[in-house]
Amino acid sequence: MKDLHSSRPLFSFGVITDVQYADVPDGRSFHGVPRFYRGSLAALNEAIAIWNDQGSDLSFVIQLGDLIDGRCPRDQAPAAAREIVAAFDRFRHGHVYHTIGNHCLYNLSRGQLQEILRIDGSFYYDFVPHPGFRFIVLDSYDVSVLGGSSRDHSSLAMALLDAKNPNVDKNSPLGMAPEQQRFVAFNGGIGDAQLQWLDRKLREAEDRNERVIIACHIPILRESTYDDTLLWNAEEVLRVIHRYDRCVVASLAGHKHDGGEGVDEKGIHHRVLEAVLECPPGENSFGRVDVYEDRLELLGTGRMRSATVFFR
Ligand SMILES: Nc1ccn([C@@H]2O[C@H](COP(=O)(O)OP(=O)(O)OC[C@H](O)CO)[C@@H](O)[C@H]2O)c(=O)n1
Repeated sequence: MKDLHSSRPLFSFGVITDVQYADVPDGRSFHGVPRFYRGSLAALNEAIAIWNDQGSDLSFVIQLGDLIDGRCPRDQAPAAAREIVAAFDRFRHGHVYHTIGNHCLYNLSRGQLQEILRIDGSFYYDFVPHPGFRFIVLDSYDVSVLGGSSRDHSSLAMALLDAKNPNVDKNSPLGMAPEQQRFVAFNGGIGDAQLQWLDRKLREAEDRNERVIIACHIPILRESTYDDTLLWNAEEVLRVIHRYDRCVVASLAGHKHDGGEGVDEKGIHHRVLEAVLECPPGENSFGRVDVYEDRLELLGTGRMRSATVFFR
């Protein structure tokens, strides 16, 4: 039995997902789950204040996507996104890393998001927060009908949805076989250039003996999520990751609001984090991850479940 309290963390970071802020009255998801569009900003502010109180050993925050909700009127979307970024800017101890989600793209273009989120270049990128640890942030709407990363990718996504989803409403997985249900308009996929980049980054990480954590809005392991909230080319992405299974330790995702988890055949832990949006007033969902030599410890607040992942 390993001693969980044997050492101090090497570094720590904050996690939060699916804030989906909009200055509109409360509503419900397609499945009838209550959503608190205004309350999510208050919840984010509370998370930032608590992270700030935890001191400078919390060195950055990563949000897993869907900063604003598609119900935010289009003409108000830039201001709503700026309000959320201003809230994140109040985090005092380091950088805030953003992951792109479907709701980010309903009323904002990629260009607007780059400007507002201060993302210089691509929505997939990597960073090294501590020697020996690398984060790889993926763009799971690279190939999507919501605003793919190029015209070709948007056309490819439309063709894919037409071929795979027989429903008139392409958001609907109704009547589709379980393994096909991921082919709905609110999901997307990773394009070839991004896959090649991922392979290069993982090879580099392996050569440097780094441990890698992957961040992606849409879950990449089927067992960690519902059939209709899975990355279109999840298996293809896993094949790349599995070539480097000695260095990849975990993936973090959002999108499936009630959270989930699973361990793949190589022992990599895939965690889906619980959404802020569906927390009623007074509740919250955010976490702090302490990274040790031998493990990650997620200390969840509110709806976010805590977990410990030992490195293999
Ligand atoms: N079965 C469904 C599910 C959703 N829709 C419509 O699709 C749009 C996006 O759905 P939404 O639930 O807002 O997307 P999230 O990213 O918040 O969550 C993803 C998963 O749904 C979580 O479980 C919206 O217009 C829905 O009405 C649909 O038509 N059919």
